[in-house]
Amino acid sequence: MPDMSIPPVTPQDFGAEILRHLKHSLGKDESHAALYDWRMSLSLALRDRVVDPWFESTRKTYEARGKRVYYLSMEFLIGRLIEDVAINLGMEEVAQAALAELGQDYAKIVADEPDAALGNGGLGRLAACFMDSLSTLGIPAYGYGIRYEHGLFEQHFENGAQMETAETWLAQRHAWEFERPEVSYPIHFGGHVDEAEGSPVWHPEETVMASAYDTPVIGWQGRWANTLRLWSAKPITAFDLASFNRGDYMAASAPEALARTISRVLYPDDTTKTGKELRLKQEYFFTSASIQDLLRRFLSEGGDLAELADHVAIQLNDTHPAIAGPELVRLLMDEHGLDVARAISTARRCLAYTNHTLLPEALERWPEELFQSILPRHHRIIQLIEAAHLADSGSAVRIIEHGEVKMGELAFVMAHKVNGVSALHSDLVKETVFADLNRDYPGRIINQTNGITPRRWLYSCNPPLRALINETIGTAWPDDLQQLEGLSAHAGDAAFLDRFQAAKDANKARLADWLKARDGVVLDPAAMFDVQIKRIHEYKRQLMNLLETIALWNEIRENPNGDWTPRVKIFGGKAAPGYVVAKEIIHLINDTAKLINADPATRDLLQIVYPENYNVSMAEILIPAADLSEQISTAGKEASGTGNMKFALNGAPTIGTLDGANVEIRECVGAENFFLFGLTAAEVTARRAEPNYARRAVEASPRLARVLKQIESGVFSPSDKGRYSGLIQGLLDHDYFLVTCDFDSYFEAQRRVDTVFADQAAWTRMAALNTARVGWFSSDRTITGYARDIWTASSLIASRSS
Ligand SMILES: CCc1ccc([C@H](C)CC(=O)N[C@@H]2O[C@H](CO)[C@@H](O)[C@H](O)[C@H]2O)cc1
Repeated sequence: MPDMSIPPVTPQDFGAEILRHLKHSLGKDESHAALYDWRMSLSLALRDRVVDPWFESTRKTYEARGKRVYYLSMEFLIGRLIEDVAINLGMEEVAQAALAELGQDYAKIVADEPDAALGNGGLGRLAACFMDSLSTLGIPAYGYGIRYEHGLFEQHFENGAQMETAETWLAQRHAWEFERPEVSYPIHFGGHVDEAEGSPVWHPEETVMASAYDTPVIGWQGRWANTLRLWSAKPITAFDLASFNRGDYMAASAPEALARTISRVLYPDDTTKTGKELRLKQEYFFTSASIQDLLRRFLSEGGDLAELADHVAIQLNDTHPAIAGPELVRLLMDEHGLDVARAISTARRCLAYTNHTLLPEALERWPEELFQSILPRHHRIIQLIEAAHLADSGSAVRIIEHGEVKMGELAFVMAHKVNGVSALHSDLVKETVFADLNRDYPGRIINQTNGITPRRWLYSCNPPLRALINETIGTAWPDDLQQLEGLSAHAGDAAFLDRFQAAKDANKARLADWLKARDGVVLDPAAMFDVQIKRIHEYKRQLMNLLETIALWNEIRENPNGDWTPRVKIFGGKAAPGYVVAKEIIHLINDTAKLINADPATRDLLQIVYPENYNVSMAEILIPAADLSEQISTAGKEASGTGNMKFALNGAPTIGTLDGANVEIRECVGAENFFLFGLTAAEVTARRAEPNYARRAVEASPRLARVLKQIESGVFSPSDKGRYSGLIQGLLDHDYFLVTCDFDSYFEAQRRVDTVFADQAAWTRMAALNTARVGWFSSDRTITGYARDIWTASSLIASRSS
């Protein structure tokens, strides 16, 4: 085991610490303790062991007077924390043993923790993985975000249709945070700007307080801990006593209710800008609090604003915090007296922006009127920024245009570096959304291919594979993931492959038990677990996966004695509540599952499973159990993907297109260990230009035509025959994501999968080579890239030669 800066503790001693919290923090004795009490006591006992390295890291950072990284994100999709903290402290076994001695089941307690679901999908989870890597690498950093009272909605199905209910992670105490009432800042909205006396004065109409809650983020081996600071909205005046005394109770609590609205709930859209005023207020709320906080810290350490960029690196996680540019310029000008040019250049040297999507509907553009009414001073400052940009660069690209404030252009102009999240995506960013700005600011756009933390996404979620890897190549791989390459040498060794397959089978059995217990669903662990888990979106093409499934069903029924590979199609994912087509796709998957799973002729060969409420914790059970990873987006649409990395790391080969990071995964694992299909991004553009490409594709594929007919005619919705006619017509009229054009290629690729899967040794070898060759996709490598190419920040963990 690695050398721990954390003093080792015996299970007995740690058990005593848990009991101390049960008694003194929960006020319970063992005989009356509920699962919640044990979970709280365990969490607090683990948290106690994070505080010293946390203080130590803060002290070292202060003394080093070096650079801090500030990661601004509207989303942090954290999931559960007990396992994560126990593993990073090297205390998983100790905790398990301590609880066992107290007659408690560690796994049961871990499963009782609600997910911190403060994010929608890829962008939010990436932020959480990055926080783990920043701490593991010992890079001084703060994550800044919003402490939503309600995270991403709970999904449940009623007759196969998605229903949403409010998520309630804070219904119980959140053990990992420290409230910081003393750290709070006024956040202003609306009103007007008085330009009379030379320097403009903003007279806001509304003000709320942003109050901090800190969660320590401990890294691998407990060597370093950074802070995740989440802001909660509080009223200036909590309670309007006068209204209360007048008996107007609503008015009395209005200030509280109004203020809290700002941090009340996460917007559940992950690709479509809402344009809602509250969303803009949320974005400004947390960004302003964060900028005020980092400036106060810098100045309190005696910093000179001229050197701000030598001590502060601010990373914008997409355009959601893009107001950070104008806000920093506002404070540097209006509160610290810098002239506009120096304020802009100082700010730009601090700021960098990551783009996570090319989808036009996801690029934030605020109606200028709305923007000006909420942020009148910032509107003025953006005009100044635009003027300087046009003058200095000779560019013709406007930030404010056609009555809209374009947040992508604003973030680009105010950043010294802009990056995409995979090699293909970064090229497409240069060639499409920012082609003009790329010409005007050559070299500003770079690539930083995404990554995932191997602590959560292998070490923690896959104990059987972890054990095999430890025995095969030693235990240093969790923070040096490219050591996994050492496994390749064993990929021809039958004994190793048997153990590798045994690990996979153990995870498949665990999933089968979990699904049986939770949903009463019985899985055949010998079947291929074919998994597509991600947000529901047309570009991710869950529909194409389902069409292939129905085509397979048809083929099996026509040839029941064929040597079919038994398959379980597992879907997981939420649709944004307002995304009608995505919700129709969910309904169709569930309707199809109902019919096919009940078909006596095929049910031993084909099953469709769609567990409700996919989230981070469910991914940690599904991914280790997967045989096949579905990464089938229309080429050019998935900026990177990160699920693709998690599956490959856990020994699940990919069936996929040349899209996002699939391209780099295929390069790493070898084309022979990847099931490629479909049009390339360039071919997609070309095909889209052809007339009736969808109808012609269907005419050319009787297999597809039949499936579409079945759906359209109500085979899967006998009680509502026309339920999907609109969906199918839409596909024939404007199949924007080329489901029809890639269908045959996808179907053939799936048959290639069948063939290889039937040869167990060949399949397991392919699976093992995937695990061995994706070490590069560690978020430690990604963060090292950001630190080298964007932040020029360095680790403060002396021993590490990062
Ligand atoms: C304004 C509404 C909104 C909210 C979130 C977003 C995100 C950018 C969507 C997102 O999560 N993008 C995903 O980011 C991942 C991390 O980089 C990538 O791996 C995924 O490919 C990308 O879809 C766009 C628009």
